[in-house]
Amino acid sequence: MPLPSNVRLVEVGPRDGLQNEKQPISVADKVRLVDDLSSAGLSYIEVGSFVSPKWVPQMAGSAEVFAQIQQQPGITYAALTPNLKGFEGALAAGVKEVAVFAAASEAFSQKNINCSISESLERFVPVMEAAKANGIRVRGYVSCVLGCPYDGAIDPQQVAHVAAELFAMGCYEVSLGDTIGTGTPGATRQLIDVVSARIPRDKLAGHFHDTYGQALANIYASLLEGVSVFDSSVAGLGGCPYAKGASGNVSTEDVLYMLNGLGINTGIDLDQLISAGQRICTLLGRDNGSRVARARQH
Ligand SMILES: CC(C)(COP(=O)([O-])OP(=O)([O-])OC[C@H]1O[C@@H](n2cnc3c(N)ncnc32)[C@H](O)[C@@H]1OP(=O)([O-])[O-])[C@@H](O)C(=O)NCCC(=O)NCCSC(=O)C[C@@](C)(O)CC(=O)[O-]
Repeated sequence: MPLPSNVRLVEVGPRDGLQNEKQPISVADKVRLVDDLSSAGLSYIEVGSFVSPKWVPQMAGSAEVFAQIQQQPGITYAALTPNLKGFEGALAAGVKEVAVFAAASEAFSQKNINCSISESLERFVPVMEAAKANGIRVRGYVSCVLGCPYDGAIDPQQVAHVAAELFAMGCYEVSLGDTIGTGTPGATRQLIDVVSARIPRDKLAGHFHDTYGQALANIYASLLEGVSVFDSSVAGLGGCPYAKGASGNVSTEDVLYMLNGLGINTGIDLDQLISAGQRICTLLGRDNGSRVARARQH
């Protein structure tokens, strides 16, 4: 399959990136990060989540963040909503696009959202109905598509089943999450092959964590399979709080550098992106997880 000429990057740094940080991060600092990412040319930014603050304290101020960011035309600013309560919070905050999140593994589903896979899908039905009634687009996530920290190996058919359920209930796109980064390019290609028997490839996105250093290779493998939407996190921030050992998402800077080298258009300015990533890393007092950013600083 020829490589796609355009790729959409879904910037998950402000949500997936920051949700796992232990130290408090002010609303103003989160707002600055989102605004920096808007200026760098990202067309889709996941700003926060409307989840229980007892489960993920760092996302507690998401409504305030939405109220204060400078929303630019043409950019989608999205939020995660695990249930109707979360959706109503997002709606009240003026959010125009949300994401529901399920898992391909029963144990991860329980740890992450305190219910079974089928219960989670039932919970999403009223979210989808409310979203439809309010003209809100819904993206779907499936976690643990290439391995689970609790259940181990995951059958691609199980991933296809959950992804197909999300698609059938109205998610316009389903992001396949390699939550613990154990996937390899061969497993990635096989997974896309199996899932695309149920959902068109242009409705799939890839969400790779770089725990085992496979993320860029997995993205390239996905491009070869005709997938053209990828989630990534500025400076490689992140990790899921309910997946022990899950290190950062693949860094947006590194994905962009690879795509630029392949002549694939994204509309994102690499230098501005590196500045945005370095600013938040300095603020958090952490190393920059982007190899490209580190190389450019030397
Ligand atoms: C789903 C629940 C709420 C179930 O949690 P629960 O405890 O079963 O919920 P509950 O319905 O029994 O309610 C318990 C309390 O939570 C409140 N509550 C209930 N819902 C909400 C809400 N939406 N917002 C705010 N508060 C809420 C509710 O009002 C109540 O408050 P109380 O009466 O005790 O004061 C909880 O497990 C939760 O919030 N989990 C979120 C976990 C999370 O955010 N994980 C990270 C995102 S997923 C991820 O990172 C993976 C991904 C997407 O990036 C892809 C990948 O890499 O794989």
